[in-house]
Amino acid sequence: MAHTKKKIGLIGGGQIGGNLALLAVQKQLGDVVLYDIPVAEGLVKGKALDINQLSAVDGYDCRVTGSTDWKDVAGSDVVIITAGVPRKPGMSREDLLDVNLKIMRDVAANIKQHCPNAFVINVANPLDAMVFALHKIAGLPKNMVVGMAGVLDTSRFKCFIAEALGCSIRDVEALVLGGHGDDMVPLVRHSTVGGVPLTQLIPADKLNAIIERTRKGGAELVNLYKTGSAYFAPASSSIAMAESYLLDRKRVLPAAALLEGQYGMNGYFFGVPTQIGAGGVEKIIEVQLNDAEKAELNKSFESVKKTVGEVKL
Ligand SMILES: NC(=O)C1=CN([C@@H]2O[C@H](COP(=O)(O)OP(=O)(O)OC[C@H]3O[C@@H](n4cnc5c(N)ncnc54)[C@H](O)[C@@H]3O)[C@@H](O)[C@H]2O)C=CC1
Ligand SMILES: O=C([O-])CC(=O)C(=O)O
Repeated sequence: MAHTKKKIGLIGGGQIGGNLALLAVQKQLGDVVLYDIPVAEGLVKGKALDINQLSAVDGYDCRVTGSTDWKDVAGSDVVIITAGVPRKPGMSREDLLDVNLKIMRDVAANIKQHCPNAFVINVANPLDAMVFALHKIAGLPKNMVVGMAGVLDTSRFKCFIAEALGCSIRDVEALVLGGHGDDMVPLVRHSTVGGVPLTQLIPADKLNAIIERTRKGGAELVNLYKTGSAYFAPASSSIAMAESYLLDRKRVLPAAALLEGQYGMNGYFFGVPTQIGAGGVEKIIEVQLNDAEKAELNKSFESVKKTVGEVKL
């Protein structure tokens, strides 16, 4: 019988990679190949076996294969890259550039060779620069390469809003634009709770504290964990993007997409609202911004440009 299940290649079998494999199976998105370098063979084979045994308990028919051979990843419909070092307390994401770029060169070249038709989601940091490098090296069409950050940053923003109001998170609608750094732009004016403008519900000083906490959301986790960074919420956020592609949901999700004139920006991957469906990034949506919001977004863009300027391919 023909193999009709989707195939999901997870590059990096660490903290996020393992959680991605679990979520992909639990959501029955397809069969998973959890790939890592040879020193981590036991890790990916172990995680695969462990998750497959959980599948038996819960009756999931998707399978995980742990592998150190790119041939097993070949032909994946979706590839999610978490291959890369996480930061430790006191480090910025940009401090990871050199070490993670070295890893990305290897990963992107293998994607070019083995998965030229995949929808590829990069998670490794520094996010916006790494997805830029991925696109350049792998030579994939622009609609098939994207970076995950906006879903996570927006999810943090929503979480803090719901906590402040003591309301259901289901009714919080919010958006964070820009690069995945401390000057990302949580858009207060565009956020609502049950249709009510956020600015009407939370006083300005409290809102500013929420914005600040959102911007430093990654570092807050790094300081708690001490040996690495967040992994549960980043895994869920990446799976939301993969699912929208695989099931052609056409969800509107913020993601680092290649800008070609939108927001007056050109040639860089940057966090904006995208529509993700069977065509990959099918649309980039331009939010109407006032002068202050534009200035904040430009500041974030300058930071991304600076880091990308240090990318030597
Ligand atoms: N975009 C975002 O919002 C977020 C990004 N991150 C980033 O994601 C990355 C991964 O984080 P974790 O999973 O916590 O790290 P981790 O250290 O637990 O896992 C990384 C894995 O990558 C593997 N790896 C190294 N070189 C490789 C190669 N050439 N090919 C395949 N695999 C390779 C390592 O062996 C390791 O198992 C980090 O760079 C981190 O900064 C983390 C959280 C959120
Ligand atoms: O902060 C980090 O290093 C990991 C990350 O990108 C996040 O959790 O947002």
